[in-house]
Amino acid sequence: MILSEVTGTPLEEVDRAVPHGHRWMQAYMVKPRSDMLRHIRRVEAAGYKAIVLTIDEVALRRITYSNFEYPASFDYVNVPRPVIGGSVGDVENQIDTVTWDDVDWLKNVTRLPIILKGILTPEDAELAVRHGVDGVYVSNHGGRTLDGTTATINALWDVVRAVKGRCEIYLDGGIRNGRDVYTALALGAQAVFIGRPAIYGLATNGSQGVQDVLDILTNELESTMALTGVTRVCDISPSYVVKQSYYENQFPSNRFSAKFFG
Ligand SMILES: Cc1cc2nc3c(=O)[nH]c(=O)nc-3n(C[C@H](O)[C@H](O)[C@H](O)COP(=O)(O)O)c2cc1C
Repeated sequence: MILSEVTGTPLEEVDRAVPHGHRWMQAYMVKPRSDMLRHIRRVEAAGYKAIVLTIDEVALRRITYSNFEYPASFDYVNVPRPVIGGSVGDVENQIDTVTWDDVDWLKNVTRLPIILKGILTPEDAELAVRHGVDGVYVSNHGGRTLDGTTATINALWDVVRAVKGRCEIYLDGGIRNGRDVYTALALGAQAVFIGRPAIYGLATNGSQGVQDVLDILTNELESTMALTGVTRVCDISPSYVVKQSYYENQFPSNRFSAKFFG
C-alpha cells in the first residue's frame, strides 16, 4: 500500500494499524529541502519501506474539470510543511517543481528506495534509470491533473523497452478489472496499483468494501489466467496480448464491405 501524504491520519498511526503490511509513502517535493528532509526522516522512523515521489503534479497547475474538495474539517497531518489556511489549494500550493537535481538529492539523503510516480515516456524512464531510481511508476495521476494525457496502458510498453530490466516498473490508472491487471503484467509491469476502485469500495462498505474490491480483482485475474492457460503470474507474457491495431491490420474495414455489401 502507498500512503498519500495528503491523508488525514498520521502516517505513524497507519503504520501501527498494519505493522506487517508492505507500506510505501507517497511524497511531493517541497522546498526548502530542510522541510523535505525532516519529512523523510519521519517517514523512515515510521518504518515505511520506500518513498514514492510524485512528479506529475506541481503547485496548483491542474487542467481538469473535477470539483474535488476535501471536507472543511480535514487535517493535513502528513505534509512536510505546516499548512496555512486549510483548503486543498493551500496544500497543493506548497508542492514545488521537481527537477532531476531533486531526485539526486533525495537518493543521497535516504537509503529508502526511490520510486518516481508519473512517468509516461521512454525518455523520462531512461533519465530516471540514469539518476539511479529504484522504480519507475507509470501514472497519469488518474487523469486528474491534465486532460488528454495518454492512457497509462498505452505508455507502458515503450517505458518497459526503455528500462530494459534495470529497475522495477509499476502502473496505475484505469485498472478496473482483473483483465486490466493481466494486460499490464503482460506488457511488463511488476505490479499495478488502484486509486478510485479502492475509494469506491470504501465509500460503499468501509474496509470490507475495499477488501471486496481486492477480492474481485484477484478472482478476475485468476480467471483471466485460467482462460489463457497460465498458471503462474510470472508466466504472463507479452505474447498474450495484442494492440487494437493488430486486428485493424488483419481485417481492413473495406474488406468487410467488399465481401458483404459489395
Ligand atoms: C481522490 C484522489 C486523491 C489522490 N491523491 C493523490 C495524492 O495525494 N498523491 C498522488 O500521488 N496521487 C494521488 N491521486 C492519484 C492516485 O494516486 C492514482 O495515481 C490514480 O488514482 C490511479 O488511477 P485510478 O483512480 O484510475 O486507479 C489521487 C487520486 C484520487 C482519485
